[in-house]
Amino acid sequence: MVAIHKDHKELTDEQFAGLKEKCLKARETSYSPYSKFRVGCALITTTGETFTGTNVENASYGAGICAERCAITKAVSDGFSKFLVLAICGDTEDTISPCGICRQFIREFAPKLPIFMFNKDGSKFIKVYLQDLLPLSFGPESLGN
Ligand SMILES: O=c1ccn([C@H]2C[C@H](O)[C@@H](CO)O2)c(=O)[nH]1
Ligand SMILES: [Zn+2]
Repeated sequence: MVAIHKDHKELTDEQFAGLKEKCLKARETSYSPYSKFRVGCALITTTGETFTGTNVENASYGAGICAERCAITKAVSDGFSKFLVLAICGDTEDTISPCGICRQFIREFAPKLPIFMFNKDGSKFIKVYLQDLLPLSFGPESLGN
């Protein structure tokens, strides 16, 4: 079973509250006319910057991008690729977890990242570490060069 945590020891109470607020807010600009499933993401870099993202779908369904990859791509393209924590929220009573592609995408930059998963109004959350979501993962070191 995956280890599920209920603490936010990596963050101060203030940082945690800010992360949650930004994650829920990021969901408001979701472009999801096909699934009608809005997702928000917020991440904090090791230098203290926050980036947000949301899911952006496409009439060619497979071309859509998840909220997590949206946020990470924004951060990396602005020169920030070291992450402290990442948070996601869906539009559901229960928490949601990153899809397989996003797990791999996160792994590239932060193989041990704590991931906070909020429910729709932020009243519930769990924290899971990336290495538990993606054990025996493949990463840059695996290429051996
Ligand atoms: O963790 C997740 C799971 C799903 N989605 C998006 C993809 C698609 O736009 C919609 C339904 O799967 O939600 C995310 O952004 N992140
Ligand atoms: Zn995804």
